[in-house]
Amino acid sequence: MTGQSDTVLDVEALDVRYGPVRAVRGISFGVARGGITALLGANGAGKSSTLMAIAGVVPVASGRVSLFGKPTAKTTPDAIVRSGVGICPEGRRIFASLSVEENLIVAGTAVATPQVAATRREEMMERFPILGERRRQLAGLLSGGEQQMLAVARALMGAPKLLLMDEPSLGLAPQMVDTIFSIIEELQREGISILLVEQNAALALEVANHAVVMANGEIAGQGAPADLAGDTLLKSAYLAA
Ligand SMILES: Nc1ncnc2c1ncn2[C@@H]1O[C@H](COP(=O)(O)OP(=O)(O)OP(=O)(O)O)[C@@H](O)[C@H]1O
Repeated sequence: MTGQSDTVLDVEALDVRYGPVRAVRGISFGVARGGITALLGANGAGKSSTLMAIAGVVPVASGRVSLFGKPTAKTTPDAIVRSGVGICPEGRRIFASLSVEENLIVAGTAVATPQVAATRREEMMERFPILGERRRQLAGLLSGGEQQMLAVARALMGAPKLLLMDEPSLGLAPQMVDTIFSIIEELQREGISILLVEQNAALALEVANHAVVMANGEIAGQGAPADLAGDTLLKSAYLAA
């Protein structure tokens, strides 16, 4: 496969284990170039483990992950980020005791020259004006939604081609959830491919062009969002929203 392939991410027969726990069991799916794949399922289904294995943070026990047509075996998490992957982890994981700007400075050091990083920081302040207004405020004082924007801005500092987002709407007020989903759609329009782990299945199915439903570490179903949304059995069993 080459960089011209139709998919930016291919997961094949992936297994993730924590000691004796087989958290992910032989799952296969992909993210199309320029597409949004939604990864859905109940708590504990294995979504975060899948995302973290793709990011190189937890080991792949068996199977294969390929990014931009290349297998990632033995690739370190920072090399995966530098290859064009942005990560918005569950719980945002921003540095609460640093300012908004300092969070972006830290994020930029690993992925860009100082000059490019400074330009991108200013782009982020323009894209998310609230971050511009609060650039010198401690990130820990931002609202949940603003912290999520900062987490997205941080992930964008490396100008990623693929964004891995883990539950970006978790714990946010409804209006802020809409804002975050608008941002997701905007990023896709700009050509960024997205793997979106979400507990808000209804919203995720609206923005995705492919959806994967996980249950007990396996894939319970995958396909076009409209087909999954219409699958009452799958919906009632695995998608609470
Ligand atoms: N570090 C760990 N050590 C042992 N078991 C783990 C670890 N992390 C996750 N697990 C287990 O692996 C399984 C899958 O968890 P995972 O967090 O991937 O699911 P999830 O679908 O993302 O759920 P959530 O929405 O709650 O994050 C669960 O049974 C969980 O208890």
